Amino acid sequence: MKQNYLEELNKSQKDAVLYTEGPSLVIAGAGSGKTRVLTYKIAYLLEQGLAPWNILALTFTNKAAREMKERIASIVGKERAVYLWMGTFHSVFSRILRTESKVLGFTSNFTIYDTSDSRSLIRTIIKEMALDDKLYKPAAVQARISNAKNQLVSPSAYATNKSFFESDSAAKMPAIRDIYRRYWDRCLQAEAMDFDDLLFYTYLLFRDNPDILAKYQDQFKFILVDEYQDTNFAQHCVVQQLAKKHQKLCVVGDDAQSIYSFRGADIDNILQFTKIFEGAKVFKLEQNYRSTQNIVSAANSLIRKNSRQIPKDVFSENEQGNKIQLFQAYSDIEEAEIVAKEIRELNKLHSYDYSDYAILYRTNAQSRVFEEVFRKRAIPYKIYGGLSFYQRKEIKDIISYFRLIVNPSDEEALKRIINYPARGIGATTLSRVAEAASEYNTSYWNIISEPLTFNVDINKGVQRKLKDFVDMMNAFKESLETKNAYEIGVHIIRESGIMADVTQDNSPESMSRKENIEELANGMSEFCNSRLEEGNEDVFLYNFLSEVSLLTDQDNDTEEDFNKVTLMTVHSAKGLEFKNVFVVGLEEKLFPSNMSGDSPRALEEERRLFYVAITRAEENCMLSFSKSRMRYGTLEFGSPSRFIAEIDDSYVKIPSGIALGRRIDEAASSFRKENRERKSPISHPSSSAIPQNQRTLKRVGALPPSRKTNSSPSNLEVGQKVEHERFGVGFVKKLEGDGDNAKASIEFEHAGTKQLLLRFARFKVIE
Ligand SMILES: Nc1ncnc2c1ncn2[C@@H]1O[C@H](COP(=O)(O)OP(=O)(O)OP(=O)(O)O)[C@@H](O)[C@H]1O
Ligand SMILES: [Mg+2]
Repeated sequence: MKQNYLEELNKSQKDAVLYTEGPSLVIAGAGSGKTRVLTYKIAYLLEQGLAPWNILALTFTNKAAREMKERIASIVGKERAVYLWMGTFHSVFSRILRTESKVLGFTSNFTIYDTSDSRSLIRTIIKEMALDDKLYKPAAVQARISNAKNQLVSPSAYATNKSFFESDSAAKMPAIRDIYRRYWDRCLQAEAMDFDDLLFYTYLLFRDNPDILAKYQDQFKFILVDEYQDTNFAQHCVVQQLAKKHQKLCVVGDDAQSIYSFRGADIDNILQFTKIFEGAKVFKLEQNYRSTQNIVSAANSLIRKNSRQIPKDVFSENEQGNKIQLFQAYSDIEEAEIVAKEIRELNKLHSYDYSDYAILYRTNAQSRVFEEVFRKRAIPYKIYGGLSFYQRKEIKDIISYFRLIVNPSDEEALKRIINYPARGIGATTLSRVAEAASEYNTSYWNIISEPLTFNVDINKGVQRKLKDFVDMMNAFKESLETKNAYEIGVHIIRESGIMADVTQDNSPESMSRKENIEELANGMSEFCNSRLEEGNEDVFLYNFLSEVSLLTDQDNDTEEDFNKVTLMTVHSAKGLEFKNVFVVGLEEKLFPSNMSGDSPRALEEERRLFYVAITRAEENCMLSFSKSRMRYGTLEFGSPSRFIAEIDDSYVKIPSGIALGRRIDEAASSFRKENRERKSPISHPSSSAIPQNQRTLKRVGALPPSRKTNSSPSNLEVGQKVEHERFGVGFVKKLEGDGDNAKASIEFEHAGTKQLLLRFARFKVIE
């Protein structure tokens, strides 16, 4: 046990740590040490003699749990930290559910359906019910079902719940009620739970089984929850069930950082905490240790614009620090170039590592341009929230073999691999299997194991193919209990024919698939070894599966990701910190998102999201926006986000020439005016040669007419300065060809040298 660790806390943090008599709420701004309080409190509880398995700590990501565990291990020693019950709601609840599954009618090997599995099932059901999938969009239906589950509304409650039902009817989707029912039953039949089920079934488990609830209430002598502002109703209810008896509960959060309402997070959970847990003690932390004074003041000045919030005074005693910098770009590419250049420059002046930088954006799609530019500029980066490793096709295929072996009822896994690699079991056969499964109310697996018993109309050839498949799976199944995950994994990869399938040719795609598969095998070997090292003998395939099915985007980190710039959405940056943070794409309709529309509530959430973004920065915070960007395949023009102007002027360095601080309506009208002016085509050497449809398609327009435009590309000369819509400012280096083939080599300040066909080029001469 490390001595004096409590001295690493300030007075209010220490008070919060030492209070263990009853429920408590730590409510405080970003960077004030909430997570640190939880971490030290756990160490303190252990020091007081509580056993690690008596402590339940719930975090927002697996990564956060891992980091917290490491920190605790450094204080109390590794052996004690290992046995803490610590993880995300989903991972802890799935562990409980696997132990108690019998009373819920599931086996302990139930599958966890990820978002794409459940969407695929919903799509199948919509088809089976012969509903119009243009009206019943699977993603929208999925969101509604998820919403119901997070509100603990079961299919039967849904059927009688007026508000759900009315809103479905209003959205012209009255059949969601029936889809939900079928979806629920099909998951049950497939022995599968989706992510929301993990919460819902845990709630039901405790509600309907007082003895089981009592067992866990007694086990968890202390419960701690991080990021409480983003818990949804279901999570809140389970926490309440567990804490009810002993009332030993400590939750920490910041109402100003509630950013997941679209997933059902309810800020009221934190606002109502002291009402639900009467006598709960409230601790406020006011000193921010993360960021410079300038960043803290800037963030405070922004969040003050929200009306719904608990007032907080956050201050920093760190250095005053640099002002927030603002960059304007002409295009998304130029924006990325500016960021790349800025990283290089900061690196020249300071001894930063690449891992000291984060680029935060509003939507995942924005990462692509940064990836391209960083690759070109040799800036190492890692990206969160792209297609995670386990979502890649070849990996999902193999995992589906694993899933089907562990749980033969898993319908989505079966559908995925029954004919992969191709073995002549076609769509017709599968639809006959589906019909029989529905008629006899049994799983696909049962049907294909005995097609004749269920009167499936298939010929001898297909019967034999089905039998071969079933035999192969059964053979794999035999080693489930004797081989560890790695051994059986490698065996399946070879014997299923997948490896042969991906190594058929030497194309780069095949090579990369092969590497991914090898990486999966490495991962499985690591999984077994690290468990064995900890003295944990649960190294079987089902142990591996239950772990990987809960991995989130934030868990993609590998050793190789060391010292790289982080690219991520603001949502996934919650709780993290970086020396230098770029918040990019600060344009109206992007951030704040156009989905927030005019709703003040949604706008406040976007503002909180911006607050989360700024408060990730320790030393430097940079903001940028672009006047144009490619979105959904078309070029769009934007104006600076209103949020930029909402930060008090004294904390931001605004370059001359950028007009912020205008009232929104004023900005909007000037935006409209600019847009009108942009529509006037620039004169062109051979514009008449361009077919009409191409002209409107390619030449969207020129830049805002703020600069001198006394010459046009038709009399372009070497050495002239031009401004391009996407690449920004550059110099003409060379001119070649004529007519339709006229080309210019232009060296752009930020985008490098480009060869542009003048016929299509979107620039104008400025000097
Ligand atoms: N008393 C302290 N002395 C020194 N450093 C501290 C102290 N308290 C917190 N810190 C440091 O300040 C940073 C922010 O702390 P922490 O992440 O716990 O804040 P938080 O309130 O959880 O932030 P967020 O709201 O972003 O989740 C961390 O690097 C932490 O180690
Ligand atoms: Mg935190």
